Amino acid sequence: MSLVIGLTGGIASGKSTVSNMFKEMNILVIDADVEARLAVEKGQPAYEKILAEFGDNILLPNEEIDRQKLGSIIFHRSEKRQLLNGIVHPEVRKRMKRQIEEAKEQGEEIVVLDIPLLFESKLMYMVDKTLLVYVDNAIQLQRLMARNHLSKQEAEARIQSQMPLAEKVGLADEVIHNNGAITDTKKQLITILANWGIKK
Ligand SMILES: CC(C)(COP(=O)(O)OP(=O)(O)OC[C@H]1O[C@@H](n2cnc3c(N)ncnc32)[C@H](O)[C@@H]1O)[C@@H](O)C(=O)NCCC(=O)NCCS
Ligand SMILES: Nc1ncnc2c1ncn2[C@@H]1O[C@H](COP(=O)(O)OP(=O)(O)OP(=O)(O)O)[C@@H](O)[C@H]1O
Repeated sequence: MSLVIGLTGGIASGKSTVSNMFKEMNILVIDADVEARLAVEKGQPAYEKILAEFGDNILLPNEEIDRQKLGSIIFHRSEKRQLLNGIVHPEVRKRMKRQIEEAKEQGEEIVVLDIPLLFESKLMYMVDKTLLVYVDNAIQLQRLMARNHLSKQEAEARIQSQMPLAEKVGLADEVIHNNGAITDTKKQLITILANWGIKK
């Protein structure tokens, strides 16, 4: 495999929007949020650990984890967040590594890892290049409130649980500014890929 791209950003900054653009170019995307969801399904080792730490009042009637309830705990309390991260993140890393291996075996030339917490979790060693999707804070807040039907307070708690996007700009190899139209975002992506020698 010639290139592993780490796609990152903040909550509701536009990672999925950019990751869909990669998919349209027939580039494989491995999504950490999807892997994190699979890792906590009933029957998985992380599921039992979460129950042991958070109690069974975080379960839905069907015994799956109530994500909204767990979110309302961990986005407001950093010690609880660290506890959950300590359970879920090692499983996510394992799953992503397995998928990268599979992609290599299948001869994929380029793989994108969509990892919201790439910099917070210091996972840069897993990728060759980092690509940040940036938005101004006011737009991020607006889009997050609209998409997840969250109050301003809830949305702000989620944004504040992550490294500020302005700080991530200094860590990324390339930055896409996603304040404007989606067509403009796509143009920036194509330019960056061309700079990396990828023509699609
Ligand atoms: C708290 C949970 C149950 C909330 O689930 P929900 O379905 O509401 O949100 P979802 O999983 O789609 O995440 C949405 C976004 O929230 C942000 N986010 C999620 N977890 C965290 C975290 N621990 N710290 C900071 N931001 C986070 C990310 O930007 C993510 O893209 C869930 O996010 C979770 O299990 N988080 C822990 C695992 C994790 O860190 N996942 C993110 C990357 S691997
Ligand atoms: N350029 C844009 N113009 C208008 N709306 C946008 C733009 N980019 C993204 N959005 C909208 O903003 C919201 C957040 O975008 P998206 O889901 O791509 O973010 P994300 O970074 O993947 O979020 P998360 O990490 O929380 O899953 C979505 O509702 C999306 O439709």
